[in-house]
Amino acid sequence: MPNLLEVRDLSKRFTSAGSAFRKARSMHAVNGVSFDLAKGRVIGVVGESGCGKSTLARLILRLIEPSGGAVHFDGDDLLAKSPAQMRRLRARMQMVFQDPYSAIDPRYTLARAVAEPFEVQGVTPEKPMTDEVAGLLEMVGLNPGLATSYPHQISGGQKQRVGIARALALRPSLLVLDEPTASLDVSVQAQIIGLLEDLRSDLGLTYLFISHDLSLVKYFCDEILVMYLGRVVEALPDTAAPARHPYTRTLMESTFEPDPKKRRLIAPLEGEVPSPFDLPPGCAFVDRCPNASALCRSETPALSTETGHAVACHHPI
Ligand SMILES: Nc1ncnc2c1ncn2[C@@H]1O[C@H](COP(=O)(O)OP(=O)(O)OP(=O)(O)O)[C@@H](O)[C@H]1O
Repeated sequence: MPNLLEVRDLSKRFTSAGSAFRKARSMHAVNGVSFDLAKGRVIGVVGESGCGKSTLARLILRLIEPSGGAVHFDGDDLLAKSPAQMRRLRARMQMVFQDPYSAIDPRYTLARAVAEPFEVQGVTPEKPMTDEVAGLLEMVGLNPGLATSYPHQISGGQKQRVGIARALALRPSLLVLDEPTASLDVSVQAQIIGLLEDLRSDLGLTYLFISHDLSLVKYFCDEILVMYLGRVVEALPDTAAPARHPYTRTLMESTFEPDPKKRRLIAPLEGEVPSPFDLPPGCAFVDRCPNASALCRSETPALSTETGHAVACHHPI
């Protein structure tokens, strides 16, 4: 399959304002990230809180401007597009957020919430709007009779279904799913994951799936990118591939507990995560790594891609 998305050396630097007592500081939230996503595939991005997953998602949709790098979507160089061209392209690349409460205006009926993308983009749907809305609600497993309800009248899981219906309204080919089930109860999570699986096969969608839950990513995705402090430290070409980076291995070992309520989400790792404003030279994982050597403290390991299974480690497993 051809690539729908090609991301090259994508970076984002944030600078905190200085004060009389502290100098301005800057950090790389995303640092030199590259990957391809083929049409119809699902790539998972996993890592601890603050590793740059959401920033990566926002950069890809150009909701924020990168400090460097390139993003090609279906052959289009996104960074060369004007704001108007970008707005039109965004109809084909939509995002589903973790918090369905903030994604829907509480004053809107569900019909209006689902119809809003057509208004924003100035697109006239093929069918009359009420039929279009009913079709979208049905597509996400909701009774079209709910169209006149308000968000406070439905459950969290139903709200996330509405969020997905909105994202699908303009028939996108790429969905960026940013922790779409993290705020839901476990049983509802499973239903939403099932819905996303059905939609993927029915509509031929391509997903970028962001999560801190490696066992969920292993279940749902075809390939996995593991991020640590802004960088991809391992790119697993399939979910059965054994971890080669010590960080990925620890994540895998820490998520074997089948009951997600008992599962510690990520990593009983020893050692401190270094401040992203003050990264040590060499590998950022060095102080938490059982395999660290002097080389790891002096040279940042590059992401080697010799085998198609890329790992950024001087001493991979
Ligand atoms: N607008 C911003 N200004 C300054 N720093 C930011 C901004 N957005 C994110 N950051 C910083 O960038 C880093 C990466 O944040 P990001 O939200 O992308 O991580 P994440 O992996 O998605 O975390 P989480 O799972 O908690 O959402 C963090 O250190 C965060 O504090």
